[in-house]
Amino acid sequence: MNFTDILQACKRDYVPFEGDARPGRRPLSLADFIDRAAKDGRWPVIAEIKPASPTAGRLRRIDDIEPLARSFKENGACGISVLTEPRFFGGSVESLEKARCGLPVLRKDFLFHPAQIKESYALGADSLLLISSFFSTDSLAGMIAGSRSYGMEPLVEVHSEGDIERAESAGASLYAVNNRDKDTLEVDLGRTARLAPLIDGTVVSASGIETAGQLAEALSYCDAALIGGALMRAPDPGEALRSLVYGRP
Ligand SMILES: O=P(O)(O)OC[C@@H](O)[C@@H](O)c1c[nH]c2ccccc12
Repeated sequence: MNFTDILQACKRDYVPFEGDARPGRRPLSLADFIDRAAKDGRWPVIAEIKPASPTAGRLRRIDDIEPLARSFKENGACGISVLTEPRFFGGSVESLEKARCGLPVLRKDFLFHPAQIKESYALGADSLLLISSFFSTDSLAGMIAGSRSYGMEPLVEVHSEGDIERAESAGASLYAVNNRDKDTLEVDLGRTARLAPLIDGTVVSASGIETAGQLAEALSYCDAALIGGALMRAPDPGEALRSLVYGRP
């Protein structure tokens, strides 16, 4: 099981969205909330709601998204990432709306189709993940422009120097360096140290960050960190977030 397998499964299961985009909502800017956190002395952390993952299996039984999102807000998160992929991550698209609590909500999924941009907006997302290696430069540029036409700045995920080049040519401005290898699913936090300095834009380090020390290390190269598993496994996710956001190792 790797990113290619998951993408294939998502393509197989894809059902075109037929709902209404309900224009009028102005998405919140993740980059602005990252800046704001840094300015008032919080470590900028995007807290992720992820019931399961292919590597960990079931992480947490989440009966109610709303109080979890609220506790992430109260405990200093600068954004909420919500897994919407159902089969491998136990997510649901309905979770996006439930996670809205005044922080930008990022749709985390294996998106590939231009129609999924309007769908993400309609479902309440403020931003959406685009995995650079899934696209050609032209199709990525189209996905980025499409997202911006709804006021959403996409988070473009990179795993390699080639991904960075493609993302830059496509006009990305908000990046995630994923520390998890998309073929082996193994985590290497050294990837952030290698790739983040090559990127011109706002950079988020994603995956495998568990401790205050690892967070501080990631933030010495990046503007923000995205943390899922460590929060989902904690007895009290809000408390675990708080000690990362306000703790200084
Ligand atoms: O749970 P972790 O190791 O803190 O990782 C969070 C996040 O980086 C991870 O969920 C993720 C990063 N990129 C993705 C793409 C699709 C699904 C999930 C992801």
